[in-house]
Formats: sequence, structure tokens, C-alpha cells
Amino acid sequence: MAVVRIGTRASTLALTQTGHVAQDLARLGGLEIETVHVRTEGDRLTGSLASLGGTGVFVTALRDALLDGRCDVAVHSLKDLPTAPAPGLTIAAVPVRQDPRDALCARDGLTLRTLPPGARVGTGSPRRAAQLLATRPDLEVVDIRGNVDTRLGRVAGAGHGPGDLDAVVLARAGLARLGRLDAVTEELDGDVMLPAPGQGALAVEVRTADLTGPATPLASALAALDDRPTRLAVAAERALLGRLEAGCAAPVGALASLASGGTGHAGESLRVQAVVARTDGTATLRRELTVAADEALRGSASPAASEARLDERGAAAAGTELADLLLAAGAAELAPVGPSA
Ligand SMILES: NCc1[nH]cc(CCC(=O)O)c1CC(=O)O
Repeated sequence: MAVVRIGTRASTLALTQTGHVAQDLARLGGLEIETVHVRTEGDRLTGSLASLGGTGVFVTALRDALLDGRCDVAVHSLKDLPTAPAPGLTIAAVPVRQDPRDALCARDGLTLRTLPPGARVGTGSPRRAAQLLATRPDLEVVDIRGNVDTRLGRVAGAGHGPGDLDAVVLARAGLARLGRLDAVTEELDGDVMLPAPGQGALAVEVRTADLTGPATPLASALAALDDRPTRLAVAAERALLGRLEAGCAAPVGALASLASGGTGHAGESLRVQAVVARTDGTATLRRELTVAADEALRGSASPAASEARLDERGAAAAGTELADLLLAAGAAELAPVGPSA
């Protein structure tokens, strides 16, 4: 494969993300990369259909382009990717994750604490709405759609018009990639707002067939681009979402992070936090768990204990277990999650 074609949607965010991955692959594999624009249902049909992005319209067109051979590599925002595997395709790299937090972008430097009573905050995400209202039940959450610039433009003082909102909530990662961190007035920590599973991370997908057989420069570049801590964290978060049988539009937040063991300490451990909320914020259910790689070796004097490593399957099992804890605690009574959803 002399030239590698990388497929992207035409949105600024998609172009930026894909551009970064293309540069990395070119550098790591000495590859020549060509960018192919793929038009998606979600781009063609604007307005409320853009809200279907989460259900996979953006993803499907890129996957079709991969399977048809119109491109060789596709870059997705991991949080927009359905949890079900795509036959014939493999997520060959999960690059280092950006800061996964949500960010409040408010007028006049306001924060979640200092927004005036009844302030109007824009978001189209039930997950964000629920967690905002859980902290500040007085807020008026306004359903908004559109790309990042459109949303930021609705904040008073941010655009050229008057702005009809006091604030919007967006993924910090998207703002960072677009060079719009200047709009952030507060980063929302996990105790206030847990991000969408996979938020801030990318998935680099290729045809499975291109990874089998003798190693190619593309395959080795993808392996070098992959970040194991991110891959494990995202595996846990997505397994949780899958077990809850909830889509990315569900009021479910999750965040996992890998801590490495050090000399004289236990081996690595993965902490997974999750929340399921009633959309109006009147009830939230939070649980967390930590799994350690050295569980089997605990108590032994073996030096292997400090070097024990988790694998993707173990990470996914942790996510599934946490989902089961949430279901056992009544998550299905709060939100449309679980087998009957
Ligand atoms: N739902 C849209 C979407 N998909 C990915 C990002 C960018 C951040 C990321 O990579 O998680 C965004 C924008 C947002 O939620 O603010």
C-alpha cells in the first residue's frame, strides 16, 4: 500500500482530528497519506437529524467507505461509536486521550456555582442536562444542536449577535482540538459531571483484512499510535455502556483511568466511575470500582505483583461489573437502560 487514504467527514472537528492522525501515521510509518472526504447522512440533513449523530449516522458512512475501499483508514470520536463491533473492521489504534471532561462555556466568566438563579444553559445531551440539574435544579436547560461554533455563538457576548443563553456545555476535547479553549469558563470535574463513555478519545479504524498477513508500515504505525492506558479505560467505559444497553444519548456518564503500579507498590489498577441519572436531575445513581491487575498475586512476595498488567478483557469486565452494580441498585428505574430499554 503505497498511499494510505484516510476518510473524514467535512466538519471542522472531523477534519482537525483526522488531520492530526494523518500526520502521526505519516511520521510513524513513513507513509504518504491522502485525505478523502466522505459525506454522511448527518452532514447532508441538518437540523434535528444532526442529533442522530450519536446513533451512528456519522459513523456508518465512514465505515461504508472503508468497506467499499474508498478509504483505508477512518477516524471516529470514540464517544460517537456504537458499542457493537463492526464486522470486517478493527479499531487498530486508540491514540492518547485528551482531557475527557466537559467544559462550561459561560458569559462573563461565570461558573456552575456563580451562574444566576434560573440561568439558561444549552445542551442537547440528556447526560449533561441531568447532571447540570442535579447540581443546580434552578437552571433552565435549553435543548440545542449544531456544531461547536454554532453552540458557542449562542452564549451572550460570545458571538456577534446578542446570544440567548448564559452558557453551553461542550466536551473540552473538541474545544481543544478546535483551538477554542478560550471559551471555557470552568472545567467540570467528575464529581459534578461524568463525561460520555469514550469522550475525548479517538478510534482509528481499518479493514481487519489489512492487519492480517505480513506486517505493513500502516500496521506498525497504528500499533505505535495506540495508547494502552486510553484503550483500557475506554474498553471499561464502553463495556459499561454496552451492558446497560444504552446509547450515547442515554443519561449515562462513565470515566475510567489506569494507575500504574510502582516499585514496592501493587501492580496497575483501573478505577471506573459511572453515573446513571434521571433526565430531570431529580435522582442520580453513582457507583465506582477499582480492579487491580495483581489480585491473583496479592499477598505473595513475588516481584511480579508490582509488574502485573491489566488487559483489555479485564478492563471490559470491570465496566460490565460496574454496570451490573448500577442495575442492581435500580438504574433501570431512573433511565431507559437495561434489558427492557
Ligand atoms: N457529540 C458530538 C461530539 N462528538 C465528539 C465531540 C468532541 C469531543 C470528543 O472527542 O469527545 C463532540 C462535541 C461535544 O460533545 O462537545
